[in-house]
Amino acid sequence: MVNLLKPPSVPSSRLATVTGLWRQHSLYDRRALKTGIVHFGPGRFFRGHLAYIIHNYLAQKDSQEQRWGICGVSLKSQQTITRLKPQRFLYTLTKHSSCAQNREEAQVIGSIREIVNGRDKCEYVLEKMASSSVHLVTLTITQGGYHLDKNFNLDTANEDIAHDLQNPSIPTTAIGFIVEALRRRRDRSMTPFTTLSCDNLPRNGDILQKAVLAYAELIDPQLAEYIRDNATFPNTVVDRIVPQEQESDSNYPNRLLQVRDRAPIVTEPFWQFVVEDKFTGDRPKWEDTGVTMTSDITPFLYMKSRFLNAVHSFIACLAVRAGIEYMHEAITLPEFNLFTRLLMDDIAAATPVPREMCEQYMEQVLLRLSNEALPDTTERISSETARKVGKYIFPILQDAYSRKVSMKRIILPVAAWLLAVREEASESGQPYHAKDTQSAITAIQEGAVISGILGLENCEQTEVVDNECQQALRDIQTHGLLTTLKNYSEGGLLNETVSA
Ligand SMILES: NC(=O)c1ccc[n+]([C@@H]2O[C@H](COP(=O)([O-])OP(=O)(O)OC[C@H]3O[C@@H](n4cnc5c(N)ncnc54)[C@H](O)[C@@H]3O)[C@@H](O)[C@H]2O)c1
Ligand SMILES: O=P(O)(O)OC[C@@H](O)[C@@H](O)[C@H](O)[C@H](O)CO
Repeated sequence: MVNLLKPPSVPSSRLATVTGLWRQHSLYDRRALKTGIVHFGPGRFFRGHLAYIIHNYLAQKDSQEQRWGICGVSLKSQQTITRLKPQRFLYTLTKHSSCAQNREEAQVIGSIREIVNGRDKCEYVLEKMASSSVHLVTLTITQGGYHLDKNFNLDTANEDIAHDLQNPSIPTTAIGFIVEALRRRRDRSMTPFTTLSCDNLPRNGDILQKAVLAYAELIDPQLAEYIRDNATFPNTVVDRIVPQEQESDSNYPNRLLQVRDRAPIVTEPFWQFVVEDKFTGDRPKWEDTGVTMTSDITPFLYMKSRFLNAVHSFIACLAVRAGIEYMHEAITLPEFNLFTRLLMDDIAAATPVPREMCEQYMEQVLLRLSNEALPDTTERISSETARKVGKYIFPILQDAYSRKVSMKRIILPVAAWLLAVREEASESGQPYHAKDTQSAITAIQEGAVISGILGLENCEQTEVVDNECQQALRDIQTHGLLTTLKNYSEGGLLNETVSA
């Protein structure tokens, strides 16, 4: 690892290649690496999280453990392959923090052996997954990649799933690949691999298992039974903020390592990986390198999905209405900061986790979100908000209702987002085009009531949620967003200094 606080600037003609730098400073012998993991969805989060964790693992372990190299599989886009292949799938990762003393630290990540296009190389991928060296199949394919309906069940009407059901031996979806590869392993009397979802879904392993079983059942009920009895899908909690690519990203490897990188990753120093310890076969000794292996992810999931993801969505909803481009800009505004702290208090009161567990976590999240060194766009966080209301916000509303916690502040950001989507603009008229499912956008623009958009029909809470939301909409329209934030913050933390 190279860590240079004030590196000399190097003329661009003298920048080295990432492969050249690796040759000089390699931490392990990549030629000796075996593929132990097949990963679907080699996007930014994967490269900033799992590939980084495995890289550090390989760097720390002896030759025995050099069997956890990764084969990435892309099903949707060729872009990552095009950019990484010329540099042999090596890339730089820069950790950047505005609060730590060592603000910038860059290293070259070597854990990815190859990334292939699963549609072009379907048979190659299936055989890789069925090979004896592979023990793990991991996923970061976004929620869309699971083809779920709003109750998190497999949407068998989805055209990609329908294609795979008709052609199970030449799949196009991750679910189709997993089932076909598990079938091959069963037919060859091999141990099934363990499948780890690393996507932000509530109990991601359970959701994946249910989808896999529903799909397998339609192809071959005996195969479904075999998978149910023999394969495992541990739940995970994953955390590290990896923003969308910024133009300035390549400056970091240029400046810190004097290399030119076509696909750099810039992220925060913090990372968390919590894994339910139920593997069918071999796995890396992850506990040696900071991964939390546990029998129950529940408390970790509560903290992460409520105090980070839901809060992220809440701030983004407010910020897009306020016309704010970056998350740190929003969270450091006094009105946003105070409101967010109070909102976190409400979430803590609604969440069945001891208060003391929440305190430190909440402070840490506020600090992470105010990291101006890591510009994370409100556009990224507010994309697919309709889905996120279902996965992050609705469970909080349900708990708030049953624990008699006021829903007022929890609903306000949703109302702000509805206004931005309905008017396709921020409060001051800047255009805002929601990146969301078209059906949700259409429903909002046609003035559907909030419970309809959130899919809360026939719930006990429907009426309360609708009334609170109507009130919040009126308040924002009458007083403007910032004044409403202040009004909704009255009576709480007023004597405290609001720190950015
Ligand atoms: N970026 C973060 O800060 C972060 C942090 C924690 C978790 N996550 C989770 O990681 C996942 C990926 O996010 P990202 O930031 O890497 O996004 P990304 O857009 O960089 O990567 C997404 C990857 O998924 C693939 N993909 C998209 N739709 C697919 C489909 N229908 N079928 C198969 N593959 C598909 C893309 O080709 C790409 O490889 C998301 O579920 C996200 O919730 C992201
Ligand atoms: O990944 P999503 O789209 O479900 O949620 C957006 C962000 O909250 C999320 O990506 C966080 O940055 C991440 O979960 C931090 O670990």
